[in-house]
Amino acid sequence: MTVAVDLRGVSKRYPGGTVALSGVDLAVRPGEFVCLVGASGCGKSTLLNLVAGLDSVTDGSIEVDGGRAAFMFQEPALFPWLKVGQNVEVPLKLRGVGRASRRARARELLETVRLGDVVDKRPHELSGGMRQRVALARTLAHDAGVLLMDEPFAALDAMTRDALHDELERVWLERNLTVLFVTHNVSEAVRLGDRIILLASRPGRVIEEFEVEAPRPRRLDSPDVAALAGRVTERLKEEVRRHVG
Ligand SMILES: Nc1ncnc2c1ncn2[C@@H]1O[C@H](COP(=O)(O)OP(=O)(O)OP(=O)(O)O)[C@@H](O)[C@H]1O
Repeated sequence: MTVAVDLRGVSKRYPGGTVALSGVDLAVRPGEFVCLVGASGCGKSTLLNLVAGLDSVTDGSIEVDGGRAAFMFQEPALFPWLKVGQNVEVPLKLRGVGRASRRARARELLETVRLGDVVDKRPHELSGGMRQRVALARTLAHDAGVLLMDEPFAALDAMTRDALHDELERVWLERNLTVLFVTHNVSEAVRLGDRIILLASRPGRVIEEFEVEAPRPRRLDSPDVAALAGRVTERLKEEVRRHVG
């Protein structure tokens, strides 16, 4: 398969009649980092949920290389009564991995996100940024080649978010992952994405794509990033005005 995630003519109508997506075609290449941006309510989360298999399409088809994807949300959603290492072990336990290998693997994944020294702590002892890194390690424990991320850094302060961008970019490159990343933050999309997909609402559909050519690693405040973020934002505003007007 030369496509990691393949959406063809995907439409989603919710019971009650809202058409959240209409005729969405999107082919994500293996190893590609694709960011989805668009105004509130344009169907970004719906699209990720469909790719994750949490909900089913009304029309069209979705194929995911390897058959499944791992999901990471805005809230880390760690189990507070479990230690950090045990939280990362959860997906491994569900797959029936034995105790000793589970432990070793959880530690290795925590080391990947530079948290090898907090294996035995509880989530409440960590900062928000650290908790989100634990959530990333737990997502990696699913061993899926495709990562779906729904505004994973939206609740973090700017400096922590910056550090997490570096962290995610490193892990993505090291592990050759394919990422589909939803964000409201256009600069974040330009900082991280190989490609930005702009969605419009009512019904949600793809209206434009932007290739991000700036070399990595990018800085949020670099002129290249700011220039493209400006273009994407302009296009987004046009679309919002079209709806209001
Ligand atoms: N379970 C549901 N039942 C009915 N309508 C829904 C459901 N989930 C989402 N919708 C509607 O579908 C549309 C798309 O919602 P979705 O959450 O996918 O958008 P979004 O782009 O992720 O929004 P935001 O950026 O605000 O998170 C919205 O009009 C929303 O009200």
